[in-house]
Amino acid sequence: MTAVSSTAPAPTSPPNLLEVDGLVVEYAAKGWRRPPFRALRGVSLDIRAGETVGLVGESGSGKTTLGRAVLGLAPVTEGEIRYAGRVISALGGRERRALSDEIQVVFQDPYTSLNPAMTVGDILSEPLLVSGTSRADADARVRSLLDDVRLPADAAHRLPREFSGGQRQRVAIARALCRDPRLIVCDEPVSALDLSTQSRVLDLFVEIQERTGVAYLFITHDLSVVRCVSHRVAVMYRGEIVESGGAATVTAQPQNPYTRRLMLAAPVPDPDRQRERREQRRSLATAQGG
Ligand SMILES: Nc1ncnc2c1ncn2[C@@H]1O[C@H](COP(=O)(O)OP(=O)(O)OP(=O)(O)O)[C@@H](O)[C@H]1O
Repeated sequence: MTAVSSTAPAPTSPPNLLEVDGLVVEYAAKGWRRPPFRALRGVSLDIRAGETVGLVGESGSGKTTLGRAVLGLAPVTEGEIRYAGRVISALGGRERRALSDEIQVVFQDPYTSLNPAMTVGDILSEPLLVSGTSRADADARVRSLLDDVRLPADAAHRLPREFSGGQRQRVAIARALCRDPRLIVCDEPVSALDLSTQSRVLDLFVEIQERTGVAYLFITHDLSVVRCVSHRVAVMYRGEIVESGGAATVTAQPQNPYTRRLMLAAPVPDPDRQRERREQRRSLATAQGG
């Protein structure tokens, strides 16, 4: 197992915002006397303030489970999660909810993550009003959030179903930004979008980070996406991080055989190169006996 951390951070490196240390998550198995299923097997990872760590791996490798554990939504069996130096993996309901200002989430599916019965203005102002912001200040904040995600001011009066998928994801991002979080868990946030919309939404994530200094745990199965947004990348395989490092290094010179297979599995537009990669994939699988 490899921890996603540099052994000797440069003196100018910002401090770690999130530290995941030896995390084990087990899910209860269905069926009498069956042992629990271990979805995470001692995962360690850190994210600095303002940084994007991309989490890649095939379906079922444990990416979402790790994101859910950071959000306090998955059962932590062993290990620890620290946020800004404070252990958060053992926090109870109210204390944990108080952290939702600081740690937010953007899910894959903008169609189901927004309340279909509420206008975009209400979706964005609700968390502000709940925390005591005045109506006038909340309305001003909604206008500024819509501007931040490049949506027109009149979007506030419309329902989510009146928007395209990309626009809805912009609303979901604005919702996540409402209370100025320092960390956003992005779980496959562009997978449901077509390619050109994907790249515009990815640009928006980067632009927001440059402006606000928010950090992202960016979960995706798509290597081109992870390359495009991440500073560092961690590769998950069967509940463990098998490789990690700078995004350019891990994606260009993967060291772990599983990472190499994952890279070769990504389609490329050139048919000759695609054929070549298919051959490389086959010989790697034969060499690994699978
Ligand atoms: N609530 C649950 N109860 C039992 N098992 C679960 C639960 N959630 C996830 N798992 C199992 O844990 C493993 C990891 O799932 P997880 O969703 O974290 O993987 P993933 O890498 O995010 O996959 P995908 O890319 O398909 O979303 C899988 O084998 C999954 O079946």
